[in-house]
Amino acid sequence: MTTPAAESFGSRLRRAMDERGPLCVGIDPHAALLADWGLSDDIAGLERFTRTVVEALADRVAVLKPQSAFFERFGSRGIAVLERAVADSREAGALVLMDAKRGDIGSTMAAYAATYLDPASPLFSDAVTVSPYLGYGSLRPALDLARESGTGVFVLALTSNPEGAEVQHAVRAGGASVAATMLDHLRAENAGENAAGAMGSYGAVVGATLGDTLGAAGADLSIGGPLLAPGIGAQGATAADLPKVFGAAVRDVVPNVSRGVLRHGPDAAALRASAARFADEVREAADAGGPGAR
Ligand SMILES: O=C(O)c1cc(=O)[nH]c(=O)n1[C@@H]1O[C@H](COP(=O)(O)O)[C@@H](O)[C@H]1O
Repeated sequence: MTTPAAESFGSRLRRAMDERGPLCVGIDPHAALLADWGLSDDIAGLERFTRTVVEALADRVAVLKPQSAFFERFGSRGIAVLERAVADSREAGALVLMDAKRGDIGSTMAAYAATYLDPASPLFSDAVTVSPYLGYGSLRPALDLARESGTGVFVLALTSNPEGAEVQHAVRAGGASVAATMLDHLRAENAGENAAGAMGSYGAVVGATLGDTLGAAGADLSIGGPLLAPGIGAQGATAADLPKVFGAAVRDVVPNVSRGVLRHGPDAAALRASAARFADEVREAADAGGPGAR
């Protein structure tokens, strides 16, 4: 990849949030959902489920987040369905955040980065989720390729599951928690784009389920980039929790709902109505966060 992108992911995301409402809907074809939709747990069921979600939502939600594992479990034919979903969603105007949660030593990370963030790849997406367990610096190839290709990277910081605290709240020599350290790295990464007046392209994943436990991690959420907030719906959080969890950063939050929307399928109108309800609730919650929060 040699041609620099015309526009950064952060500014494309901000526009999509403003125009379509700040909602990310997950494409998570759980076996149980396929069954609920009357579909078989095979490649035909996967394809029908995925096509239904993309056709119902890609022309209206800001972000679609396919969860790669649900496609990988069907092997190469599952990946082919994923490729098609990415291309069709982008074509219809949704930004695609590939939920792959990759993380490896830098030289291997470069291959993961090429898979999702190089425009020449069949899985080219607008952004990807990554895990910093091998150290933030190991993510450098993805961070650099994102800058070059106008894509984004979301780093797991404070995940929505209760087990995450064992690692993420751990305190480093010097006193900062691991999560706070990741947020500090992201703030530095976004500084250039922020100085140019744009939201940064480097996001953090911070669960909407965390209630007031964020204080325990000493987390400063003002990273100048987006905050992906999974946990609304099936994991028990609601849009009304967002101002409490995120404070002034609520305007940079992109809440994710997967099963909470998907359970309304396969009827396309019901999927759309559910996504619209969540988008309204989230917008109201963000507005309640007060002005100047950006
Ligand atoms: O990175 C993620 O998307 C993610 C991070 C996290 O901390 N918690 C979390 O639930 N997720 C993903 O967000 C989605 C949540 O799905 P629902 O619980 O069905 O809304 C799943 O695809 C998870 O893999």
